[in-house]
Amino acid sequence: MYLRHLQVTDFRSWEHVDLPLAQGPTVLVGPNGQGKTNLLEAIGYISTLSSHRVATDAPLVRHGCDRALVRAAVVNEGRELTVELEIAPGRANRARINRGAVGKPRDVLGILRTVLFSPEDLALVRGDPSERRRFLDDLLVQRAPRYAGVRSEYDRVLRQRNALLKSVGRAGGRRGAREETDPYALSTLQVWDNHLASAGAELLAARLNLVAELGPYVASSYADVAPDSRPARIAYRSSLGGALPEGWGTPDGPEASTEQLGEILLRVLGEVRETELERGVSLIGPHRDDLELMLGEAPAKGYASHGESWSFALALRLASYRLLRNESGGEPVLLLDDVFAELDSRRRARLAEVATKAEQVLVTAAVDEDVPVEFAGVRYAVSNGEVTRA
Ligand SMILES: Nc1ncnc2c1ncn2[C@@H]1O[C@H](COP(=O)(O)OP(=O)(O)OP(=O)(O)O)[C@@H](O)[C@H]1O
Repeated sequence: MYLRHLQVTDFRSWEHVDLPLAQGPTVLVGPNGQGKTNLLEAIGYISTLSSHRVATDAPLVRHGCDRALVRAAVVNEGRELTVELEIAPGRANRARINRGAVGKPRDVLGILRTVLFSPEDLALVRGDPSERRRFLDDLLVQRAPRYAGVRSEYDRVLRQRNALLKSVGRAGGRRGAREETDPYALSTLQVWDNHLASAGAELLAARLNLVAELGPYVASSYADVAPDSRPARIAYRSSLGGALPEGWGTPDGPEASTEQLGEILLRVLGEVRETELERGVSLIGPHRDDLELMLGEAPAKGYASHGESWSFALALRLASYRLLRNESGGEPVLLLDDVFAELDSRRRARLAEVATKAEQVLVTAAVDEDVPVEFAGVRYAVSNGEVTRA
């Protein structure tokens, strides 16, 4: 798959850009702060409906404007689709496909697959578990857009259940609350337990099976970018701990079952009920889990050097790219945002080797010298609010 054309209006620093694109490498070069990343962010947004830099939409709209527009023409196996997204904070965002009827943004998920690697990805290794959960969930959505719905349903149920736990805890004076807790509130809590177990099981099964599939790709991608380092491994750390059957989430283990996970979640929710009532918060479920990144026998977080952390972050993105490329749905577009300056010459060469073989790769850099020579392709200069063919 590739992006044949990108148009953005009032997105970040850009008033308007019209950018024809082609298969193979495209390099965007320009001084700091000229809007290169903003263009990759727009592409990432139309692919995932989220930004790799901010959690809300407001910063994406150009100062002084009330909406931004991103339009992309995507070619997949000879068929072209035009995707259009209107980002209007405070109102509902809107989408159109092939200039048809206005629909929901979620309709565009799955049309453009991307894998973006950027300096922010260091947080995948060094940041909070929420960064790694998001990494897994974003990859799930790229593979199967319906997981966007599963994820938001889980978040909705979790919010409602937490609100209930908080109010029930308060009503019972929090500590040792159970006997004094209103039986009606307890039966309502049971209903939310069922919802949490059902949405949670679906998300958890998908994450476990994804980690099982992704693991070998991460190990080989890490070995590719850092051949002299200790081997890298990933493992899913569930808040359900030993309640999970042996081998789930591992490459050679059995596939995780949603049905069985629903039963396990319900059982463990029963076991932690008292503590949850005391603390007023949901203590188990996918929202408390982590993706453990191991280098040799030590966790990468807290132990890996700066270079090793970078290699691990890069390995996670390359692994995602390879996983998506090897299944149906179209090879993803690779977006490399200002990453070569951070890599030593060997890792640059390794990344260049993979990236130049991609169906389409867009690279940004502040200066030409940061871009490996292998990226001989289309070059654009980005400066003073304009993108010009270099
Ligand atoms: N909502 C917005 N409205 C107007 N300008 C914005 C908005 N958001 C960001 N900017 C501007 O965009 C510029 C940053 O653009 P971007 O991050 O794409 O730069 P870059 O070319 O990738 O730079 P670098 O090489 O430093 O990474 C900054 O000048 C910032 O002030």
